Amino acid sequence: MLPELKIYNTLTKTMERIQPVEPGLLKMYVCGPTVYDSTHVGHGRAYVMYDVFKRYLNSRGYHVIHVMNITDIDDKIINRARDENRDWMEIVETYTKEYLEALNSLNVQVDHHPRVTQHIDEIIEFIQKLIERGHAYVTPSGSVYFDVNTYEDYGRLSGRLVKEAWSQEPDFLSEKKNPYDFALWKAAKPGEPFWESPWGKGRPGWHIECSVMSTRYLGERFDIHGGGTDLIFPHHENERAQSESALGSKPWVSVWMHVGMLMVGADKMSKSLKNIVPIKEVVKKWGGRTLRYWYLMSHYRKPVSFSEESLEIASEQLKRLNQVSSLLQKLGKEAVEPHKASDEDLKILRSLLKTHYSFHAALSEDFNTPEAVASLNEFTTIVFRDIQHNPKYILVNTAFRILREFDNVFGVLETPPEALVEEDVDSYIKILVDVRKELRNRKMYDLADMIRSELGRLGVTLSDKGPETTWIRVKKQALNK
Ligand SMILES: Nc1ncnc2c1ncn2[C@@H]1O[C@H](COP(=O)(O)OP(=O)(O)OP(=O)(O)O)[C@@H](O)[C@H]1O
Ligand SMILES: [Zn+2]
Repeated sequence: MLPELKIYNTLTKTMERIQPVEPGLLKMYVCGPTVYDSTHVGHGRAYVMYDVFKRYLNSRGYHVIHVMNITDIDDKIINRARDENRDWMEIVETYTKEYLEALNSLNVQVDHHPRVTQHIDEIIEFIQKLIERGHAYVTPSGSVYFDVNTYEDYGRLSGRLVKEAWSQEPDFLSEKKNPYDFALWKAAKPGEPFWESPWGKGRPGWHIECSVMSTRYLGERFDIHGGGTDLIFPHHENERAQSESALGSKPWVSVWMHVGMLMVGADKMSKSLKNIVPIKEVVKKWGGRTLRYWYLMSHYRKPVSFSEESLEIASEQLKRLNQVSSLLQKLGKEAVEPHKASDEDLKILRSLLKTHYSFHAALSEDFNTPEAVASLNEFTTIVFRDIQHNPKYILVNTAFRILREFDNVFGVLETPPEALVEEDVDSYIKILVDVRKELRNRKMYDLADMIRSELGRLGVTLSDKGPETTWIRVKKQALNK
């Protein structure tokens, strides 16, 4: 049996079991980029972490819908356009393209990328609902603000429980009821891009877009909301206040999951601080898969610093992993089918299965990728040290299957191992069943149980009657998950 899946929830500050709102389906929304400058390795950390987390959820049998927004209208974009004397749409186009290329080079796949400018009508509707429910007010200039005093749980997500800690954008203080109220709709100043609204010409504030687009694509309650820790306050605090107030769904989100910052000295890497390393530069030198692997070497919640030395280590480890993959492909063609597994074979089999289990144990407990990477390194050592010179069918095939499962989650190999063909699967199952029988005869029950779990993952159900075992395979599609 695989360990129970748990993840740290920023809201409750505890580890929580994943319990989807709709059984079997997990809905995840992650805050994406404001596209006014190059995508940097700090952003990449957040993108890769959620991608790998999604793949892990997939490997545990969940379907996942992964939505990440693109902020294509914002003060930062307007200011950049003004500074460079360019059209704001051109800025958006340039950096959206770069962002999508960065995702591609990092092997990150997102199901849907909604853009703010394509959801203005829904945003206006959402704001209207907030006004009707008494949570927002319109000012004479034509802006709309959220009235923070109307949401009693404000501050709990970020742990900022006193009003003095609720600083928002400093602009337009004079027209707000309270300094901590935040803009839902901003009246356009001369020369700024605008959309028509019931309150006059203007554009959405930053926070409202995520409430609207996540709800539109994932429903009024969903499972995971992510982004970097830099977004906990005010962005996520505000999103939560708006959504729970407008929708009345409490909790709006089950788990708030945040990725720690990639730092440069004491500062976060950030476009605004101008200390960025663009992903495209790192990819050019090291390759996207190496950068992806590098991210996985640190725990997603901890801050991390970027260094060429640590990339060198990532590159070396990944090289070995790619070598293991090619070696197993080659050994798969030559592996010898034993009539009986020797004690030595069983020892190797046990250590292989242990790496498989520890990989899952690590990822199940708050998505601990560095420990999972350690299991992967142990796996690599076993293949080179023990299987390379003893390519027994059961060992090669078990290793092959495990590596395939590892990479379905990590997505780092240049050439992922191919699936086993059906005839191979059947003979592999027969051998596992025979070996398990032999182990039970010898009263080696723990290894026999490990094999039972492996067989379970292949869709095989065993039934032991005395010394005899019969089996049926029920779910062929589970094979290479
Ligand atoms: N240094 C970083 N480390 C980890 N994640 C980050 C970092 N900077 C931003 N992110 C995350 O990347 C995603 C996109 O960030 P976004 O484009 O909003 O950053 P920004 O605040 O506009 O720009 P910047 O912070 O670079 O000035 C968000 O989920 C954000 O939390
Ligand atoms: Zn957001």
